[in-house]
Amino acid sequence: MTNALSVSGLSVAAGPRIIVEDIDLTLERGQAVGVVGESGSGKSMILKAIMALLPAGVKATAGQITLDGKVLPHNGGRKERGHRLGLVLQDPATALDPLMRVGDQIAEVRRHVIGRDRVTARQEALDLLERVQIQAGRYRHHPHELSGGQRQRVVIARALAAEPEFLLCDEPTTALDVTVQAEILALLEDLRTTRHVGLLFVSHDLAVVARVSSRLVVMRHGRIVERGTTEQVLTHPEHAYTRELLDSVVELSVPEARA
Ligand SMILES: Nc1ncnc2c1ncn2[C@@H]1O[C@H](COP(=O)(O)OP(=O)(O)OP(=O)(O)O)[C@@H](O)[C@H]1O
Repeated sequence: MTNALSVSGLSVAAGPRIIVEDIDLTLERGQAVGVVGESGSGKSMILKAIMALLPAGVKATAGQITLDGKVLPHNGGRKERGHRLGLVLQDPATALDPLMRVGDQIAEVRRHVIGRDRVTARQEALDLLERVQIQAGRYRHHPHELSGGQRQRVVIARALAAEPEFLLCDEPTTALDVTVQAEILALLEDLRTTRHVGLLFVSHDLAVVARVSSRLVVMRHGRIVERGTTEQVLTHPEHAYTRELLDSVVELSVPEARA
């Protein structure tokens, strides 16, 4: 069977209000799928539903989430999700424990999730820091001593410490400046190609999503309005909303082109 994370017919609601409706998505290992759409279109809720991390009062009301064909329960389900799914969020400052050394935050995952002893976990945390291009000397630093880009690298290293097969990224570069953004995208791309990690990449920024994804899903008001290969969607958008998104990217690049 294909190693895949699938969402079918997923709907999410807050009381009577439907937030996300009838979502179908499949992500295979080594593949990157981008989910794009304006703020409030329901992108984050899909990731939260997959991770069983929906906020209080918000529930999955229909549909299934499966991993290699096995249904994951909408609530709880830590065991079934295991450490196969990792999550990287927009703000690395809040994702990390401010009081703990960054290296220890990674080592802790190696110990508790993978079951390594203290010494091995520490060494492997150093290896993971190196993998995301953070110097070993930073192991003992606290999050506030690092730049935003370095913190996001630490967040990614910590997610990788659990050896996930699929990494769900919610606006992972939005809080970063453009150069650092490019570095983080390159790192994610490297994980996909060398480690075969499947990436579900959510952003309101079509240009960013298109850079890392081979397939795109466009969302509006909680529904998927368009999907296809990145090339298809960029060159032959079918939905008026997708064309609007594309126009805004083109408009942004016009001053540069004229300069
Ligand atoms: N805790 C909550 N309770 C009820 N509704 C919520 C809650 N959190 C978010 N929503 C609503 O769910 C909808 C989808 O939000 P979601 O965060 O998934 O959008 P998004 O596309 O990820 O946007 P953004 O890019 O701003 O994060 C929004 O209309 C939002 O108001």
